[in-house]
Amino acid sequence: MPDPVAEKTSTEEDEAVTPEGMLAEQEGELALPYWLTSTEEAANTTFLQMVRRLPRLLREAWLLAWRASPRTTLAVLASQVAGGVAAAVGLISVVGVLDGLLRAGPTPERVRAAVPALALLILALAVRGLLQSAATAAHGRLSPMVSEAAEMKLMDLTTRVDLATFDDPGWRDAMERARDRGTFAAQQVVDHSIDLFTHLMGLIAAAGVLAVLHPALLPMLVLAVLPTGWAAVRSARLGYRSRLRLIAVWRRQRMLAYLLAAREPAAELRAFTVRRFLLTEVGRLLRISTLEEIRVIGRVVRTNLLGQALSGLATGLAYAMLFGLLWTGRMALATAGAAAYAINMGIGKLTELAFTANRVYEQGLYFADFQGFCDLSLARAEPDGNRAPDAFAEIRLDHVTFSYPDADRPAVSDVSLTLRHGQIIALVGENGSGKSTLAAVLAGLYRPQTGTVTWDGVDAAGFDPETVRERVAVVMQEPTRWPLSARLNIAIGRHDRPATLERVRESARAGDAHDFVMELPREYETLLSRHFTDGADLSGGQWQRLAVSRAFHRDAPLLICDEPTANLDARAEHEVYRRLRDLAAGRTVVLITHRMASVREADRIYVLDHGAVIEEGGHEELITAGGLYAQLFTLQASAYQTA
Ligand SMILES: Nc1ncnc2c1ncn2[C@@H]1O[C@H](COP(=O)(O)OP(=O)(O)OP(=O)(O)O)[C@@H](O)[C@H]1O
Repeated sequence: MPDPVAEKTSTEEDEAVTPEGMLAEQEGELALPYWLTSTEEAANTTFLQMVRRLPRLLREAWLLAWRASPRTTLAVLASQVAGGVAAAVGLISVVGVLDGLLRAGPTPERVRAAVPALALLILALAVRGLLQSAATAAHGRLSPMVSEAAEMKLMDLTTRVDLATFDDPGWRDAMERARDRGTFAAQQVVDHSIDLFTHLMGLIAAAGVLAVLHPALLPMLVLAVLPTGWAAVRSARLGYRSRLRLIAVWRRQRMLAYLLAAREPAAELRAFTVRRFLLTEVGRLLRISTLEEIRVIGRVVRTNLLGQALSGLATGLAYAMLFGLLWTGRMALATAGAAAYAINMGIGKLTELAFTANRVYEQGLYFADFQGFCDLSLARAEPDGNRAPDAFAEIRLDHVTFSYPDADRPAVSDVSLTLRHGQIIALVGENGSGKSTLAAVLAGLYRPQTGTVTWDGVDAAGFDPETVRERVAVVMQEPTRWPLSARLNIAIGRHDRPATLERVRESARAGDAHDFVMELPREYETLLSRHFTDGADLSGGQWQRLAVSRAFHRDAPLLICDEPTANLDARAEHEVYRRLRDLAAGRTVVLITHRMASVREADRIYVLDHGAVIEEGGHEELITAGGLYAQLFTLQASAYQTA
């Protein structure tokens, strides 16, 4: 049977007369989507704007290097500066050698006149060679350190922002760009700015020599390099803009490629026979990015060709001027020889300088993404505050409203409720009614936009959010399957305190996980990830029991269970609820579940609808009221009766 992916590709190739033609076809995909508009601003950054921003970017990059290792940074700087000086001395001594050799007089005398400059040249070259080796060694140490510092800074800031920021597509996009090239760019900006400095020193030497020999030659030198510099800057911007255009396409392609390769969706991928469908989509996205890259390369080559042609013309003019000066007798042959050498050196240095400046500029564009993300994340970092108290008698929510970023309506709307020590509170409602969001507000994961959360009368907004969460244990709706041993999967609930195996076993028993863990090949030490040799995987219900054990192990005064028994069999569910009731005696439990039978014994039940509490009270009270709770309860009860 022919492969539809292969078929589609060949059909597309038949139609694709030129890459440009294909691109026009894909214009919808390649046009900046509305959710990438923030990057348009970056793409339109002009060269001058970038030059103005460059000093700050350079400072930030060097600060990063300094923090990574002050000693190595100093070593790099010192060896580069000294190397630059040695190169300049070398250049000046070359002029001295030429001057000696080309002056009038008998040859032995001319050679003798050139010897001191020659000795200086040899010395300068030797010193420069040594310094270059020292600089390379220091540079080689500094580069990975800067990269490591940038990576750590990125991770630190990514995890310091509040949870709501993770739901902000603008921030996620900024993160993607910072991660994509930003950390690498930090290292590159440092690397290239060192080179920039070295070339600048060489250029100053060449220009100084030329200015002394004949001032008119200096502007010619600049003219010769300007077009190359222009072409390099334009090429950098073309590349950067293209990356911006493609970032959304890449994100989608990477997401799909991950789904194709990951273990978790592997079963569903095959069961629904979606392999070809997804492959076609990935192929389409890859093609878009390939064609865009080909298009940009074409433009870059054309730009560079034009730049080089103009530079060649200007170099020719500089030499023509030199010959003119010689012809008209306004310059001696020895001076003209030295000037030709200095022009050659100068053009070399200026070209290198233009290319290095361009690399700093190009990497600066990406480093600006990194800096932009750092600034954005710092602005969103969770505030510090006082320590939350170790325990509480009462937590109150007063008219609390919370909306997700960009949401049309609040997920939790004007909710007031009270949790008392030792109580079991149940949150009930249909899908999307706001139960999980409310639980996240209680857990200190989201800060309400209006209303207050108070702990024994003290506003929790003033507490350090990290210390609030220290007092809370959560069984998430979809608990994370940590690729760690079974023991660590439980102990991670209180990773800050050393846990004996006995203590972990106790928590596992409380979460009804002990028995199946003991059946694993290496019991508590079994690695729970099929991605590694001898790793084991668990069933959905077993993972959930492990998550419940983890929450018990956390031993916090507030326990929030968001659908803790969704995947559990009837016996395990019964066990977990029995233990939850025992546990509630010493703490407060918030229970979210669609199993109405489990809710009956809660001390207080809150019924949510579209984010608002529409009913509250005990089970009997709510049944008598005959509202939504009564409807949901009777519906489930009758389903069991007829079954
Ligand atoms: N991360 C998010 N970003 C934006 N909107 C969200 C996010 N999470 C939930 N929502 C929206 O907030 C509303 C409440 O969702 P929530 O998950 O709190 O409901 P729930 O009652 O727990 O639902 P379920 O019973 O299905 O678990 C829904 O309309 C949902 O679409």
